[in-house]
Amino acid sequence: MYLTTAQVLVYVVDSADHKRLPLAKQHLHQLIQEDLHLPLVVLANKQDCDGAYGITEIHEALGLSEVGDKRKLFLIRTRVSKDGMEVPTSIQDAKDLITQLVSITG
Ligand SMILES: Nc1nc2c(ncn2[C@@H]2O[C@H](COP(=O)(O)OP(=O)(O)OP(=O)(O)O)[C@@H](O)[C@H]2O)c(=O)[nH]1
Repeated sequence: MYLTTAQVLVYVVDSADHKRLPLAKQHLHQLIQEDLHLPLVVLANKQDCDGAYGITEIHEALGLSEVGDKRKLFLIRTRVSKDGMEVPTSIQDAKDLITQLVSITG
């Protein structure tokens, strides 16, 4: 419903929850199939957690090579602090990127 007016899709996954990545992949591909051009920003979150998948593994697990060559795709490793008080560089970078994408497409 919301994607018809969206400028960017920001998709956050728990990089340490390996078991649910196939479900995350399924939902992601359902979401993006309607719009071949919608830019996609994937945040591979919880990078500080034990066993968290890195960029290559998340790219593979979510099937990001299949999102289409007409789409801008960004995959960023992020983590947030437990109390939310600290804003790590990765989150600030993601925020800056999303702001730029919205200003370009808006
Ligand atoms: N260590 C760490 N904890 C995080 C991070 N991001 C979120 N959390 C914590 O993880 C807990 C659960 O949050 P989420 O996983 O975002 O919640 P959720 O997706 O609704 O939960 P599930 O659907 O059960 O996975 C909260 O206590 C968050 O503060 C992170 O990057 N690192």
